[in-house]
Amino acid sequence: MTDADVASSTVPSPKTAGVPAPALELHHVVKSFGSRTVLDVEALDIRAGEVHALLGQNGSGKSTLIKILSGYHDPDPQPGMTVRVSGVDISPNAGDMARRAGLRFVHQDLGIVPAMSIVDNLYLGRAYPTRGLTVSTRSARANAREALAGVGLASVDPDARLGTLGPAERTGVAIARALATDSDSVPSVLVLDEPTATLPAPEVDRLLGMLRGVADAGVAVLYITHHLDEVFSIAERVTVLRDGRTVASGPVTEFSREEIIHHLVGSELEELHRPTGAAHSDGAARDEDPALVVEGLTAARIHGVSFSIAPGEIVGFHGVSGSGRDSVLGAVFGAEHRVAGSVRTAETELVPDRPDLAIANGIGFVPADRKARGGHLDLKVKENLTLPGLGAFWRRGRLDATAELTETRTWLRRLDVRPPSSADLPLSSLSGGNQQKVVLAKWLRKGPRVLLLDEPTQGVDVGAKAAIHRTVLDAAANGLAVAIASSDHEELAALCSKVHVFQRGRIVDTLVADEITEAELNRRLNHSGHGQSPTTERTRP
Ligand SMILES: Nc1ncnc2c1ncn2[C@@H]1O[C@H](COP(=O)(O)OP(=O)(O)OP(=O)(O)O)[C@@H](O)[C@H]1O
Repeated sequence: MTDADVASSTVPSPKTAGVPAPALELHHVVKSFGSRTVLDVEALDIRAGEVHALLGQNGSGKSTLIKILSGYHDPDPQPGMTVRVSGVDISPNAGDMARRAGLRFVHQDLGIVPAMSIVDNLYLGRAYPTRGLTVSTRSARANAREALAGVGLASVDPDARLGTLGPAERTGVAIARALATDSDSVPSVLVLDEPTATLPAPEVDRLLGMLRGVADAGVAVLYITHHLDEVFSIAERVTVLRDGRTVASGPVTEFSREEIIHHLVGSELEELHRPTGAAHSDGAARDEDPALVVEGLTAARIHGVSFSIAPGEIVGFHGVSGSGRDSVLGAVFGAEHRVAGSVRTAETELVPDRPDLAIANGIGFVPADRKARGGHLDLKVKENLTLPGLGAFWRRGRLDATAELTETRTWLRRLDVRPPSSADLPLSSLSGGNQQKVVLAKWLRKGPRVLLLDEPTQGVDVGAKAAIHRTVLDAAANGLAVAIASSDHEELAALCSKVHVFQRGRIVDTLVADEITEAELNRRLNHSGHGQSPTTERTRP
């Protein structure tokens, strides 16, 4: 097939061309790592103009499928293996053929460069517009503004450094870039790998609205998510992967929520329905000196914030992206520069900007940006878990490898990390959700007195999320003071006895006990004065 064949097959007017071929068609796509087959999709088709949700537990093969489509992984050679875009067979591993055919991606790792400007990020890998022989920065900026407006970021300055944006806004930039039309191709299939992982409800609604518009214009949208409410709100069809195979596929209207959960987790359904615990009761909070006292904390996006957490208390932080909710824990820990204010544990006043001293004083921090700051991807899973407290395994000058492995396996089981025998694998070989569980286990194992969790269950599947919630509740019942910044209202409502509401870098309100409901948390965001459109109440699985 020539380049011209590919280019001519990419003009997307699938809704106007009679009965169109599926925009994306897969047959017999298989992928193994070593002797382990992690993906074996017999058939899957994504139609033009539909949003097709792809669901599956952590490690079920969703990202592997996407990585094959984008040419990152080669599929196993297989008789009958087909990847067809708009009726044209492509070799997924043949250079940029997939892109020219109209396949576009927004990966979990957004592939953006925080140190560069937003406009430069939007033009990463593409030529800048020119006027005569010179680059037209004016046109580039105008295009960037238009692209940003298309994802609801009209107020963002294209010349700002991308690193100054919060996670949600960065995702918006990645989506805007994916939707860019090139001279030789226009998007016909947009693949999104968990784009809403850290977005609060109003931003999720905005994003879903935008994706609806993209699909209505004739583009096929393949949408990976762990959030069932998003599936029912936007998708026409759904496919569920389990252990790399399709276990259910069809119109969303043919499934109830319970049926989808059953396809996802099968025999673990009972476990899921266990109540997540003692939220709102404040029962575990101890009548002791606070484990953490923060006074007048000022940092980037944080102005004069004060709060305290008692041993056994779980305190939530709520707000839109950029409100301070997503910066406060990094500033407490010392990962972000502290401009003013104090942070004290029960014993010590912490020196600003010294995460090492925060750790030495019993504070743990699970950042939202786990790839950049959470774990060591090149190290083994067991090393990630045990390195912070390796001393426990030294016996008479030698490392007791058996004890290290036994403890590692205990934690992998406790947090439902898959595969459970992954202790000696590099962290990078685990799926995104499973990496998150390892990072969390690392800190829980270390036994901190204060644990700061920024989006602790982002990218984590329904079953594992319940396991993480139970583990956090158990740790709090044993005296751990926990701070959770989360865009997931169901999570805050399930875990917290107190929730601080952030707006423009300040705590503007605090909800306690029975005031903490998903409906009330949604209501607070809608009234936070950021001009967001009203949102529907949403429940995350
Ligand atoms: N480079 C690799 N080497 C070895 N195994 C890998 C590699 N990449 C992925 N795997 C394994 O393939 C399986 C599928 O992983 P994948 O990332 O596709 O899951 P996923 O469904 O996207 O999970 P999540 O919801 O956590 O993102 C997992 O068991 C994972 O450990």
